[in-house]
Amino acid sequence: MDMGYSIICSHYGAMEEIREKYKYSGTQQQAIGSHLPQLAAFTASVPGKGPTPSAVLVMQISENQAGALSQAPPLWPRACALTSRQTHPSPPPPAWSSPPQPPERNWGGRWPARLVADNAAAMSASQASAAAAAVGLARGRAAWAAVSLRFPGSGPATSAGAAAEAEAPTRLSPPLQLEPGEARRPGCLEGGVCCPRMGILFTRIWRLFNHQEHKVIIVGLDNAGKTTILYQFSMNEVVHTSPTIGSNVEEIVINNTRFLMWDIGGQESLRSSWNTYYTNTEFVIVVVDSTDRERISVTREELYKMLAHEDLRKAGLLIFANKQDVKECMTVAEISQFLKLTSIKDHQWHIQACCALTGEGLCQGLEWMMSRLKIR
Ligand SMILES: Nc1nc2c(ncn2[C@@H]2O[C@H](COP(=O)(O)OP(=O)(O)OP(=O)(O)O)[C@@H](O)[C@H]2O)c(=O)[nH]1
Ligand SMILES: [Mg+2]
Repeated sequence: MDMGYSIICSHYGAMEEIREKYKYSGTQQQAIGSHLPQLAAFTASVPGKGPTPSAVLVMQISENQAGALSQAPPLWPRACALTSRQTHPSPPPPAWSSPPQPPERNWGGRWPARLVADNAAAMSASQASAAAAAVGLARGRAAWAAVSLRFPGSGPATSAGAAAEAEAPTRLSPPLQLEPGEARRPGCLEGGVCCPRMGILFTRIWRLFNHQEHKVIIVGLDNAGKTTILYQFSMNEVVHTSPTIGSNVEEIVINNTRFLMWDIGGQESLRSSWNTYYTNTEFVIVVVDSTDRERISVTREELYKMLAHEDLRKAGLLIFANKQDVKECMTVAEISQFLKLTSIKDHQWHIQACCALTGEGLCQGLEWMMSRLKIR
């Protein structure tokens, strides 16, 4: 059984905070999203896509976001949500209209453990310690690495987790209160309204009326600029990045067209798991570091391996020749030649010069994707 775990946060900064403050260095999937739909989409996409986490710690999310995640706990039997009573401060994207929010109590019972802070600031200050304490985790790298979420009646999730707990010198005292009756197994019904199946059905019907979402994966070697591009798309900002372990996901809405973009870590050890993201992908964005002449052949190898994959048979291919701001970088023509793009006959493709730091060229790439959707 896979003993992986995930940490899900409301936004990119939160994940960074967790990494830095708590030395979280999980090797398992991570998902980050700022808006309800992508969190919901993430939960829907997890089963059968890559390693299914056995433990999930959901942190720094608002009550609304937790509501959107309400179908997750039945899929993730070991989960703790840490939420605040305030809604998430960042505004939803313009074309996004919120689905009706379920009343708070309807979903609360689904979380095996849940903490509620009075406001986002309180949640932020004490988030990790509170959530960790609620599920019996200890502070420190070892404990994070061997994360073990405990519930009444269940032992530690892993033997490694048990060892970490036994050794743990400090158990964190929860500064937030666990809501009465929160430590429950998932799937319990409250007032007959929160049947997990109903939640899933609702989500499916809601999606049906809410336009299709196009799945995009962003791949490329490490340091190519994938995460920088993702957050230029979603926040119009340059974020401070660290190498991606696992993936980041954001929803981008352009003229009512919704793209769910998965930015996947490009380090060598992670490339073999790229294929776990391929199902239902409509566009592959390959980001090339135009300054990295030495590894363009590695990119070519990875590119052709991907294109040969059955799940990407119909996917369009957008290549970003990134870092065009750097002097003496490879030109689009050079990259095109190195990658032998003209030999690709079975996929629609487009190469676009760009600079993720300024955002130049990114819109043109998106326009190409939009144009492909129109002619389908
Ligand atoms: N000069 C320049 N630097 C860039 C550009 N885009 C990204 N970078 C820098 O390149 C470095 C790597 O960027 P990331 O976005 O983290 O790279 P990544 O592809 O996500 O890397 P992995 O997560 O390891 O796969 C960062 O220091 C970025 O600031 C660009 O257009 N020009
Ligand atoms: Mg990255």
